[in-house]
Amino acid sequence: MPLPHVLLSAAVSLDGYLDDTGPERLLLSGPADFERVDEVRASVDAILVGAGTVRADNPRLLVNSAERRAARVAAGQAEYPLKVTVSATGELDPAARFWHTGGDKVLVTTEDGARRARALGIAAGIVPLGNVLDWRAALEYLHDRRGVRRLMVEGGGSVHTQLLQQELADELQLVLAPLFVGDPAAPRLFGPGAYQGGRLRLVESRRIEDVVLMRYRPTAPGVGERVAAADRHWLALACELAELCPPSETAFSVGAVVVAGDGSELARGYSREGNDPRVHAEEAALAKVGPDDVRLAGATVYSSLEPCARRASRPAPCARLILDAGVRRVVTAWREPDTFVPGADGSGVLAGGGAAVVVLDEYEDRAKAPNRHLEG
Ligand SMILES: NC(=O)C1=CN([C@@H]2O[C@H](COP(=O)(O)OP(=O)(O)OC[C@H]3O[C@@H](n4cnc5c(N)ncnc54)[C@H](OP(=O)(O)O)[C@@H]3O)[C@@H](O)[C@H]2O)C=CC1
Ligand SMILES: Nc1c(N[C@@H]2O[C@H](COP(=O)(O)O)[C@@H](O)[C@H]2O)[nH]c(=O)[nH]c1=O
Repeated sequence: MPLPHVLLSAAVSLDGYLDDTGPERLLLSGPADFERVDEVRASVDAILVGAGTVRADNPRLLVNSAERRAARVAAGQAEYPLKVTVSATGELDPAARFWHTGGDKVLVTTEDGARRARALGIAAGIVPLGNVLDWRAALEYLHDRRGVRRLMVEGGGSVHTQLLQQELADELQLVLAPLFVGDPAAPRLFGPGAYQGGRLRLVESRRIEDVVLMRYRPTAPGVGERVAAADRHWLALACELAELCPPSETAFSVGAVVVAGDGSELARGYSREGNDPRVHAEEAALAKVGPDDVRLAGATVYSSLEPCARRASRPAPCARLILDAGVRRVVTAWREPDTFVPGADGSGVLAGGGAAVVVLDEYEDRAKAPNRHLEG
């Protein structure tokens, strides 16, 4: 199921705190960084915070710049992004500024929470999603029912921790402020628990007055059938690689990436790479990894098109090459049509060899784009 692009945004002290325990919100960002935050807010469809942040900060979560709001309206968007909060208890102050400023608001909650929020007279769309709140279901609701494609999450720590640990965060925008809090009772940015293995990918670092913005992307693939946000990132890259293929009237243009379990890229390839008119994307990528590389056992192959099950041009089809390399997880965007090989079932071959196959068909159009001339 497609989910919104989830961008976690936070400012943190040098000792890892989001706030102190005083009654006022601790300003970790400086003026220029708050301006940057405003720009990010203006670029998203919705802003989400946990109920703890609504209670602690009484935030408005607006786009403050009139120019940015006007640009949103000119682009056909709502003046303000949708505001979303999550609560299990529904125990929220109906007079909080969150409900009475900006545009549409929604409270995503449990059945009990919805009863409580209604009794309190919370002025928002109240959406119960069962007896316990499942984050994936909440994100699906926002995507499917509220049209949210980009979601900015502005804390607090409990929400950031869960979204990262459940591998639902596509991006982390972290501002490091040059001060210490030093109070163990203050809220921390990330709590304990099981995070993805390996290192996140640093995509940008920028000085903004006396703070530093760091933008990270989680890169570790999901496990088995479970889809992680990073799976979408790598599959999108495979689709981009497909665009590099020399054109052909008799073969698909496909891109592939091999990624280790800790999120490091092992190799990439595309069809007909290196002037080899027959080479397939997965084959080209796997050829760049040493056959004894122990990371292959925990790796995922991302391929814009389902790996082939049969081929005339080489003895082994890509599904077999993948299994023989020891890889046991494949993520693809597009099941192979009957264009060249009727009834090809690379997924069946892979599953028969014990590999998990995940099809993210929301990327199908991107995978098909360099192959349009073959349709019909
Ligand atoms: N420096 C910064 O950038 C930021 C700082 N902050 C600070 O963070 C602090 C708040 O963080 P924190 O205390 O972690 O609170 P959160 O904002 O993360 O909210 C936690 C609350 O959200 C609800 N919630 C979270 N997960 C779920 C779930 N899975 N199901 C149902 N409800 C859920 C619960 O509400 P309920 O209890 O109602 O059931 C929970 O108590 C504040 O001090 C604030 O100032 C916040 C944002 C940014
Ligand atoms: N303190 C802090 C942040 N706090 C975030 O900003 C929210 C307040 O928004 P508003 O009421 O619209 O001004 C607050 O609830 C929390 O989500 N953000 C940052 O980028 N840097 C900071 O230092």
